[in-house]
Amino acid sequence: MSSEPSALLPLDTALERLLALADATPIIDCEEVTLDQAQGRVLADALLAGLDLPPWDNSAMDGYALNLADWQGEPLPVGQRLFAGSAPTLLQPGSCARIFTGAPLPEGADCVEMQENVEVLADGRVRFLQPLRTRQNVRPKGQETRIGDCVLAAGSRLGPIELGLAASLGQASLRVRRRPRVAVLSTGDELVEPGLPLGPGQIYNSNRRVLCSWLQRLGCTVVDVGILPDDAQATREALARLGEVDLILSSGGVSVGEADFLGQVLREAGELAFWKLAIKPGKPLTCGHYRGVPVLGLPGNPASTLVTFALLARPYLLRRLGVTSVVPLGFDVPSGFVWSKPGKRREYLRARVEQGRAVMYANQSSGVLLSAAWAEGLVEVRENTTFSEGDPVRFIPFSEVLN
Ligand SMILES: Nc1nc2c(c(=O)[nH]1)N[C@H]1C(S)=C(S)[C@@H](COP(=O)(O)OP(=O)(O)OC[C@H]3O[C@@H](n4cnc5c(N)ncnc54)[C@H](O)[C@@H]3O)O[C@H]1N2
Ligand code: MOO
Repeated sequence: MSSEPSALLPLDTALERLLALADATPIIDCEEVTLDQAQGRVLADALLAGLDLPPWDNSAMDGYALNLADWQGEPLPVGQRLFAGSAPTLLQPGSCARIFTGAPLPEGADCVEMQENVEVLADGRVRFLQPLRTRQNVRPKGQETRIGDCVLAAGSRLGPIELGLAASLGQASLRVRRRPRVAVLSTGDELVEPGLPLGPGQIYNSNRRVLCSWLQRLGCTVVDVGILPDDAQATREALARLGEVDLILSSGGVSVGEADFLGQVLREAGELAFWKLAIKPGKPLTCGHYRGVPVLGLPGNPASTLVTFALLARPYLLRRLGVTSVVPLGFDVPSGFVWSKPGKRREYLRARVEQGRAVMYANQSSGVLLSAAWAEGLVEVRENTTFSEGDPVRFIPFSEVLN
């Protein structure tokens, strides 16, 4: 496979291909879960409002409800007191109702005045001090939803807001896509798990932690395979033990190294394509299947693992669950640095925003995970571009992808 710059695959093309693969292998099984179990899950069917919200006209203020149409400007006696949760009775002609925020408007009332704008006379009658408008301070029935409205599309990711909305409609449980089962493999004989002593030439396995934690946040069930030894037979056996998984996600061993036992074993029982992406970090990526199970192989450098997971593996997984909008949002901020050397690969700099300007971590080596811990997101530097300080650059906050 050529590694000529012209052969580099643009990120957008790689993403399109991955999303097409995801669309072809959706995870469609569903389960019903209570709202407290639904955090981070993907809604299986559109949620239709079973209620008008609010179910009745109600007051937006603590104050007094009256019938403006019949009122001549005179002080009004208070006929009833209505709290949120009260059941109102008909507003008697020539009276007003004491009403509190959220209480249903009594039939016959068409206006609420806030208590700050009235004077309560010694005999208990209420004098209205300001001009009034029909329907002022009234929250109309159905202003938020009408019965049958689609409030959440199928494929919505369920976060606090979506779950709150479902609760406001009286929904105790929701049908969601089942959790994807993702096998996480780390490759490389140099890797050691934290807690164990390091031998010569060894480093601690950080990608496993990054990927397992991230996948859990994404609502996946992680099948943590740990470190695969650099040995074909042991790798074969580890893969054969996997059981039912929806994705095999590995890190490391995807470049041109010679110790690519995982690749060898995957190829024996499947297919594997090597992609060279026009992004930095994260150039090498493998994509294929093992006995029909999709495989994504991320590059092993920690910042490369992070960037390829954020921009490719995460959208791919979400799309398999039916999420339509999978590309992280970014926004433009003035750059706090100069970019004078146009690159052939789109760069994702670990950066943060300080005093309204994007600043990057000084060491952008793909081996430095600390760059990402220091950063609050990624500055996207497009291919073949340069910019000066103050020019707008695209900033993708980590909060957009770390969920
Ligand atoms: N001759 C070439 N060499 C390399 C190329 C190339 O095009 N030609 N590409 C470079 C780029 S870019 C990247 S990215 C890496 C990708 O390498 P691999 O995915 O094969 O990863 P490894 O060689 O296994 O590891 C790279 C680096 O990352 C460390 N690593 C791996 N796994 C972990 C882990 N789980 N936790 C922490 N650190 C890990 C590993 O020790 C290496 O330092 O290849 C370049 N080389
Ligand atoms: O893609 Mo590599 O990730 O540039 O180090």
